[in-house]
Amino acid sequence: MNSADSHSSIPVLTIDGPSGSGKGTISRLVAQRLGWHYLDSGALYRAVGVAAGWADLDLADPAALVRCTFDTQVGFRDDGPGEPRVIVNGVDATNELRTETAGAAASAIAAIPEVRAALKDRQRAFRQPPGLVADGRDMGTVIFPDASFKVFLTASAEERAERRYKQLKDKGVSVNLDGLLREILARDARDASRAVAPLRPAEDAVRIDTTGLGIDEVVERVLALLPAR
Ligand SMILES: Nc1ncnc2c1ncn2[C@@H]1O[C@H](COP(=O)(O)OP(=O)(O)OP(=O)(O)O)[C@@H](O)[C@H]1O
Ligand SMILES: Nc1ccn([C@H]2C[C@H](O)[C@@H](COP(=O)(O)O)O2)c(=O)n1
Repeated sequence: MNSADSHSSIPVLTIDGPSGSGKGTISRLVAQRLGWHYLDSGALYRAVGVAAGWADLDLADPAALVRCTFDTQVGFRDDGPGEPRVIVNGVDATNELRTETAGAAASAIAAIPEVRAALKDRQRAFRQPPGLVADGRDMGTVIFPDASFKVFLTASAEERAERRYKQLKDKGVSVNLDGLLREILARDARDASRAVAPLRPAEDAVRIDTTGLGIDEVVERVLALLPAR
C-alpha cells in the first residue's frame, strides 16, 4: 500500500491551473472556510529552486538538483490571515519564493522526473483529517488522482499578467506588464509541454474560467461543488 492509498478516506479538493489563475488565493480561502489543511505544492518546487540558487547549482545539472531536492527542508508557518510563511533550510524565504525568478527556476527544476518523484510522498503527507485543499499543476492528475473534488482554474493570459502586475506593484516591486505577460506565457508553455506530469486538467476536473470574476465569486463557485455543510 502506498501513502496515497493509506489516506484515501480523507477528502481532498485539488485546484490546478496555470500561473496567476488564482490557485493559491482561492485554495487558501476555501481551506479556511472548510477548516481543512492546505498544500501549496508550488512552494516546494520554488523552495528547491531557491536552495539551488543559494548553493550556486547549475539548473542544467539534474543530478545536483535531485540531491538538492532530498537535502532541502521546507516548513510552513501559518501566523494569521495572510500567506503562510515558508521556511527553507531554517530561513524565512517567503518573499524570495514569490519572485518570478524563483517561479522560473521552479518550473525548470519541475521538469526533472526524479525531482518530482522525490517530492511525491512529501505532498501526500499533507492529506490529514479533516481534509486537504491542494493547489498546483498535477494535484488532480498525479498526486491525488482519487481526490473527491477536482477543479481546474483558468483566466486569460492578459488578466493573469495584470493580476500579477498589481500584486507586485502593491508589494512595491517595479515591474513591466509586457515582460510579465511574456514570463507567464513561457512558464505555462514549459509546464504544459514537459514529459512528466504536465499542466493539464484531470478528466474529471470542473473547469472554472475566472476571467472577469472576483475572488469571492470564485470561492463561492468552488465551495458550491462540495456537498452542503
Ligand atoms: N478571481 C480573481 N480576481 C482578481 N484577482 C485575483 C483573482 N484570483 C487571484 N487574484 C489575484 O491574482 C494574484 C495571483 O493569484 P495567485 O498567486 O493566487 O495565483 P496562482 O495561480 O497561485 O499563481 P502561481 O501559480 O504563479 O503561484 C494575486 O494577487 C491574487 O490576489
Ligand atoms: N504541482 C506542481 C506545482 C508547481 N510546479 C512547478 C511549475 C510552476 O511553474 C512552478 C511554481 O509553481 P507555483 O508556485 O507558481 O504554483 O513549480 C509543478 O510542476 N507542479
